[in-house]
Amino acid sequence: MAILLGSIADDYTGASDLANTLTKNGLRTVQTVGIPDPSLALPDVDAVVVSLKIRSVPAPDAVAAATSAEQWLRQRGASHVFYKICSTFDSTDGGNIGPVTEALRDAAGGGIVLVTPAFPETGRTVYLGHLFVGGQPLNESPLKDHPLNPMHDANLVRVLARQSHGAVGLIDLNAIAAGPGAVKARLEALRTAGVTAAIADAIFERHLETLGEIALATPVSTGASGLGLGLARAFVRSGRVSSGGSTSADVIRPVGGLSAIVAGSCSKATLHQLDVAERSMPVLRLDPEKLLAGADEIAAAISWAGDRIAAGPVVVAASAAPETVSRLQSLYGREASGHAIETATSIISAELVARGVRRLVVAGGETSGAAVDKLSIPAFLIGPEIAPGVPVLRTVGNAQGDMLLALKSGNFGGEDFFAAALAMMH
Ligand SMILES: Nc1ncnc2c1ncn2[C@@H]1O[C@H](COP(=O)(O)OP(=O)(O)O)[C@@H](O)[C@H]1O
Ligand SMILES: O=C(O)[C@@H](O)C(=O)COP(=O)(O)O
Repeated sequence: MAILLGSIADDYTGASDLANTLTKNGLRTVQTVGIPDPSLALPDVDAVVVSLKIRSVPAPDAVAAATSAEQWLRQRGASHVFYKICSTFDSTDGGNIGPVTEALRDAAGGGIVLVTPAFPETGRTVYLGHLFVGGQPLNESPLKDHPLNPMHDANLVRVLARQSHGAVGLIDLNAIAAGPGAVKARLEALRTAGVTAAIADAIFERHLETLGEIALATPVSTGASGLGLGLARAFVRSGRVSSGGSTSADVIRPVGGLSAIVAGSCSKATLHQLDVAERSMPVLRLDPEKLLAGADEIAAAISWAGDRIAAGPVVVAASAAPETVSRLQSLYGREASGHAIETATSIISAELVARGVRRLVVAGGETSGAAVDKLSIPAFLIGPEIAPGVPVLRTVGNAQGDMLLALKSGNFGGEDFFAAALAMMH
């Protein structure tokens, strides 16, 4: 299997978001969970998205995992390696976007890396290096309250510089609107001045097409699904992409079994989606304090679900509003609370699968990573889109048999996302 585009995603929902974008824009794509075991039979594809859970781990660990994935992708023919980060630039000042981008750059022999989290389809735009989420600057958006990486600065040149050794520059909208020649010239001028990463403005998809074309002529780029769209379209225009492969209909062939939803995202969007789901299905709100105090909250949740699940889908949620999250974190610490709750939701997911769930929706990036790891799912094929950034996934090589999953980024999906997802999974 020789691939064209190699991608490394810093979390699993982000990986499925990118895989969805690449598929929609003409690349046959598979999403692997980590570097796949050599014995795993993967389909013939143009792009592989390696899902890693490295958004919130120490930088040296993130760099080690990403560089191993890069080597694996290059050995399989990838001429460009794309580091998929969150469209809201989720990271801390000690975080990993800078270190991983620099490590991938070094592995590719230096140069300058184009970076943009713009994803206009979901309202993420970048202007003069400032990230907007819908109509709000990043630091005024709900991301200011993220449980693991609250975002307090919308100026991405500054944010990335704080995480980087090298200098960070800006390719502004004037250059991008002037077309590929102007972007190339600006990138070259920054490179000559010693800049090693450049945040690129982008508001409309046509800007990402321009950026994709320029990025493709370099070995590495960093961004969200918007730049993925640009890269995919540039590959298709280059005439190097084959056609055919599995169709959406193949991917969502019915798997039967029971269905469930597990949520650990505390985003405003997920909290509202849970309120809406409560009108049509049983929802169990876990008590995170009991979970952390080591009480039998997990066993109680499994028993609650076991009593109801034969009659229809159930929802188990740890998700809570920012005030409740802050209170828990002040008692147990930010990382310890997040990790303990991820462990709990992953155990609950696995127990539900052991009881016959074959259609599973997980809300939250870290939450999804923990659940998919616990289930030991090796890879996914990409099915139709439920909402922008969230496709139906079909497992590949799964020990429990074929399952359909949806891994929802906390911020994505309309208010009826959960019912809409289950309606596409049979
Ligand atoms: N009630 C809660 N209090 C504190 N942290 C929580 C609570 N519920 C979930 N979490 C943690 O918050 C984090 C949410 O991150 P994630 O799953 O990536 O969601 P998102 O996609 O919204 O970023 C996870 O680490 C999860 O375990
Ligand atoms: O780019 C995005 O916004 C998503 O693909 C993504 O990475 C979301 O992360 P989570 O909100 O942590 O799921």
